[in-house]
Amino acid sequence: MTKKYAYDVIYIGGGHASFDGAELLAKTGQKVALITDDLIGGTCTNRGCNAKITLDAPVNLQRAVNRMQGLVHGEITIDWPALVAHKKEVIKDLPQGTENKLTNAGVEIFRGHASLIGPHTVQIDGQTKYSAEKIVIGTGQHPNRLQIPGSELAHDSSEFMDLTEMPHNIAIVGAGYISYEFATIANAVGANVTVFMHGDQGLRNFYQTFVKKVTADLADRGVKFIHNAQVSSFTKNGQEVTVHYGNEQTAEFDWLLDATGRIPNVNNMGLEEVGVKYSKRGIKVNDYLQTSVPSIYAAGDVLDKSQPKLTPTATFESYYLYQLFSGQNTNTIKYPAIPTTVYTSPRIAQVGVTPAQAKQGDFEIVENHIPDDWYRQIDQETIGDRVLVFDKEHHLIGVTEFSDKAEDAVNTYLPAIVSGYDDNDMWQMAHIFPSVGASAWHKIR
Ligand SMILES: Cc1cc2nc3c(=O)[nH]c(=O)nc-3n(C[C@H](O)[C@H](O)[C@H](O)COP(=O)(O)OP(=O)(O)OC[C@H]3O[C@@H](n4cnc5c(N)ncnc54)[C@H](O)[C@@H]3O)c2cc1C
Ligand SMILES: NC(=O)c1ccc[n+]([C@@H]2O[C@H](COP(=O)([O-])OP(=O)(O)OC[C@H]3O[C@@H](n4cnc5c(N)ncnc54)[C@H](O)[C@@H]3O)[C@@H](O)[C@H]2O)c1
Repeated sequence: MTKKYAYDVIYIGGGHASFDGAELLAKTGQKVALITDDLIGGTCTNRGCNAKITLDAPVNLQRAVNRMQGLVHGEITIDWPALVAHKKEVIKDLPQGTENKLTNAGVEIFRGHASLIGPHTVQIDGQTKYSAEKIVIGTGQHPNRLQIPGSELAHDSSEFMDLTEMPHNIAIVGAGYISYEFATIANAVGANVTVFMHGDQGLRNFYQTFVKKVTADLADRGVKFIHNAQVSSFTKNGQEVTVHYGNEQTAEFDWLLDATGRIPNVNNMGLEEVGVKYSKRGIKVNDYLQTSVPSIYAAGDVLDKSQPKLTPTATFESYYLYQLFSGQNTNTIKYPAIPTTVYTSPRIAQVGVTPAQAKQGDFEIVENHIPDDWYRQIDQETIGDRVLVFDKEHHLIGVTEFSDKAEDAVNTYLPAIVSGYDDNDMWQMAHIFPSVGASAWHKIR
């Protein structure tokens, strides 16, 4: 019997929201296509997570060497041009690697800007049309641009990660993930960094007790934080750029980073014409990730949902759609606790019930001071704390930590949180000893 549509599923976008599920679905024998106007891998691979963490590695090393002075001798400096070249080398083959996996699985890849011209039809660059029984929109987000005079003088996170020389004086507007992570990197490389904050809280979705400690640590290392800055314009002053803020105050910089958030990619793709509803936060979906047009689904950063806009969320949603489309799961999506880390040095990582939420309810809260842990004394960690949240039956339901190894510690707790381990289950986890994981688990059994 001939099929009504050329494809079973067409994915729009080549990031985690699309490629993780597209490969698996094609392996089940379904006819799958993926359309992207960018490198395969999207933001995370090419100008997000992978790129950023490569730039962060020597920063973390520098921090460890600084605190171990006396055991080791000599400071280390970071060669920024060499580091940027290294970052390019590390990530350059990733898009082709993912593309090979997709094509080997049978996914057909098309290049260009996709737009919807019907509930089952996609057009590429206003020309070739392809039809599918189902369409998945995984178009992600792009950087916000401040709506103030001179906003064109500011740069975005991608431009930061491609800088061939580190500027002497950098201004960062915003106090979220990108601001804190890139302030950490630029400061370690030797730049003077000033962060212009919208209000008086950084990293609003993280535990403020820990955020204040990380902010104070960055300030000790020379990063300047201007609270309630009310940035009103940027003007060019020879080679420099002037930031106008507050009550007619000004400051001069070599380079400006606009880190004021990201905006869903919903424009110029026929959403209104076809009837896909969206808000300024993104595309609206039901609990099957289905949009207001039943044949069209959406996943990842482009969604208007309360889940954090992160790679683990995009991957989980992509996997859910693979299972839904292949008939392995007919239920609504049930999100696990999504972990997240802000890669400052030390980092802040969290998963599940936060300390602030726990203090509102009837939970057991256990606090660990990281430098008290012999394992963390090995490389002389001097700051860091952890909050563990348990329910009445002593199931671990949340962890927040700031420390040099917070992302690894929080990752090691994930099975307990996601699978609802009881005390016996926890004892079944015989961790490699000594390790970050063993040291973290020792605190909960
Ligand atoms: C600097 C930075 C650092 C980050 N660090 C982390 C981190 O450490 N950990 C973490 O979990 N998350 C991190 N993130 C967030 C993470 O990158 C995103 O959550 C993730 O990439 C979302 O995947 P996605 O597939 O939804 O979107 P994307 O990866 O953005 O992919 C969408 C793709 O669709 C393409 N596209 C858009 N419109 C069209 C169209 N009409 N036709 C064809 N193609 C289209 C886009 O060009 C893009 O390639 C970071 C983000 C940034 C910016
Ligand atoms: N480690 C990670 O997982 C990681 C790292 C980087 C980015 N990301 C993802 O990328 C997204 C974008 O990062 P981001 O840091 O740009 O966004 P963000 O939402 O984390 O922070 C935006 C910041 O800009 C401020 N702001 C907003 N409007 C402003 C204005 N008009 N003037 C001054 N400040 C203003 C906000 O108060 C906030 O501090 C994140 O939300 C996250 O989803 C994740």
